[in-house]
Amino acid sequence: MTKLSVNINKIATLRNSRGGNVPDLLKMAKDIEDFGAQGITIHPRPDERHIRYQDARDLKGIVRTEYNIEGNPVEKFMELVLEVKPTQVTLVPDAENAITSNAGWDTVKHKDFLREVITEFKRNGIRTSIFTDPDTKMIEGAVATGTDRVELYTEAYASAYEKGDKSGITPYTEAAKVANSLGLGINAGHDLSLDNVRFFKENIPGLLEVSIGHALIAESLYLGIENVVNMYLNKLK
Ligand SMILES: CC(=O)[C@@H](O)[C@H](O)COP(=O)(O)O
Ligand SMILES: NCC(=O)COP(=O)(O)O
Repeated sequence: MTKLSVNINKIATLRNSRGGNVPDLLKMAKDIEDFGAQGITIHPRPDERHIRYQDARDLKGIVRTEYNIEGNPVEKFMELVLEVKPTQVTLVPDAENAITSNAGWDTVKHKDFLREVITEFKRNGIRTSIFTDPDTKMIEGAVATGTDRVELYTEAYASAYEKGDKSGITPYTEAAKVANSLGLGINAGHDLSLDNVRFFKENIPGLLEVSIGHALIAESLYLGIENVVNMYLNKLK
């Protein structure tokens, strides 16, 4: 079974657009878990345009499943994660003003830096994951950092799938085989959706977890979030 971690960034975006507390992010996180999601993901960005640092702290008392915080391990982010102590931290090499995540780590070039921060997170009992492209060299590089898992960056797969090109899955399947053989756990995310998630899951041996936000919230506008969470759970069985 692959776990579904719901990324709630977009709920915070909607809340922040009016300055009040509608929708209530904490209540929605709780409800999403009640609907069956096995995790909650947030990705606080330095400008706090959606998830605020205070949300990350408040969610600690709310999330009962797996709590995953994503971001670039700059000093402020590291301090937050070490204070909150989520289940998992996912390291993403975001530029400060990026609209969304748009690249995986070069785990070879940044090996020493990644090893240092990963050691610190693991010393504090936080599982680690590195956002990475489906490139076997990057997977091997990730092993050398001591990380528990990688998160395969799925944008390229999703965009090929949308154009009807299923061969976009091939590098992901290859990367997963290498990760499995090296004992590295596999997560995945970015632009996964109700349309493309089942084919992805079927072709990725040992897929432990997907984190999905943008499409899931958009689909919920039509179908309702309880229904959509359960539709994902069915596809991930
Ligand atoms: C790491 C990743 O893939 C991202 O998709 C991310 O967590 C989403 O961030 P935004 O909601 O800011 O686009
Ligand atoms: N790690 C990926 C994530 O949390 C959500 O990405 P997206 O579904 O918003 O593209």
